[in-house]
Amino acid sequence: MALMRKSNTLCSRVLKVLQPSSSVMSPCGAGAAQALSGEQQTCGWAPARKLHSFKRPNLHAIRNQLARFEGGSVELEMNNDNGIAILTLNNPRRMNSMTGKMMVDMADKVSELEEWHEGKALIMRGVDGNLCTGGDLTFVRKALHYGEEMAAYQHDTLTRLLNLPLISVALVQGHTLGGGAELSTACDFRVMSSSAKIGFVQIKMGLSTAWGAATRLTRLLGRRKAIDLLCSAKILLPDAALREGLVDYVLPKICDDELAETTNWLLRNLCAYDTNITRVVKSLVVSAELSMDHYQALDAERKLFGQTWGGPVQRKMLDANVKHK
Ligand SMILES: CC[C@H](C(=O)O)C(=O)SCCNC(=O)CCNC(=O)[C@H](O)C(C)(C)COP(=O)(O)OP(=O)(O)OC[C@H]1O[C@@H](n2cnc3c(N)ncnc32)[C@H](O)[C@@H]1OP(=O)(O)O
Repeated sequence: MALMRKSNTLCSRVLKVLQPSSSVMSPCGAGAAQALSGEQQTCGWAPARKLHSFKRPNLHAIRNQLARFEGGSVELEMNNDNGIAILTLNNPRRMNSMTGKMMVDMADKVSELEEWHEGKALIMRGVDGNLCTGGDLTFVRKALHYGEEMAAYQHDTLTRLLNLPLISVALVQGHTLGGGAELSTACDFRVMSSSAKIGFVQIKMGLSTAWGAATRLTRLLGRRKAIDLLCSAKILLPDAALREGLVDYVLPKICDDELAETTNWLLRNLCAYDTNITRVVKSLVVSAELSMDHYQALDAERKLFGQTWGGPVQRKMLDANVKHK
């Protein structure tokens, strides 16, 4: 017990230290200025990392390593008619938890979306009415030596996802836990099924956040709520998630097709106007909000996460086969 208390203290201290300095509003990036001038009217976007000359780490070796952890897939459908893409996590036997191979799939699909100039929105969801229950624990147990590298890879993918010139929505269904809850924070909005649950349970697993949620939640909800959600491991039902501001819309209790209803919500509220202008507006917000301290905060989150990954408490909780009911 003393060991658990000591390591849980470490996790709480790690989560607290991740509060970023007040984010300095960065000047409008070159890409956004060009988009305004109309030079890029067709595309209206420059990769956000280029706006701030952020150099991507060399992820090739990590990609090859992660691809070896097989299981599941991530699929992408891009609809040029309504401009909405659907990114689907497909690992139903394991409630769409993510294997290494699925992380590589997701990175490749985000790269495809970066080159999709006809789109204006993206919905991320899981098959069989479940978004994602975090890291696939079979993968996790085999990758205990590989935490910081896996985190670096996911940080790159999810930051690129968040920065896409597409209005992004996570469809929160079923059990959305741990890394699954983190995935949802890499979208602009979260739409939640009336029967879903969402919780950042990492600290219960002896971990801090692996996929960037401490950095994103602090910006999304502020310091106090970020610490509350990350250090309590509370699992929120829809009303509480809406009240906390973690989700933006709760679907009707009677809903035959939650994906169709989410699509309609998007089209009614955020995608009612010209595609290119919608892309430019999203790019301007990315350019205004994103600054080097975002990347530095992610860097700190990855390094601190690496101190918890493979630690005694995580190993103990994996052996205990904890269920987050
Ligand atoms: C890197 C990110 C970070 C990390 O992994 O370190 C995290 O994401 S921490 C959080 C990791 N996720 C979990 O700890 C979830 C564990 N699973 C559960 O708590 C339960 O399965 C629950 C509450 C999601 C659903 O419970 P329920 O009783 O409704 O169903 P089952 O438990 O029988 O689950 C059905 C089936 O799915 C398998 N499953 C569920 N989640 C995972 C997962 N994350 N990895 C692998 N497999 C998962 C579960 O084992 C069952 O399969 P079966 O073959 O019948 O055992």
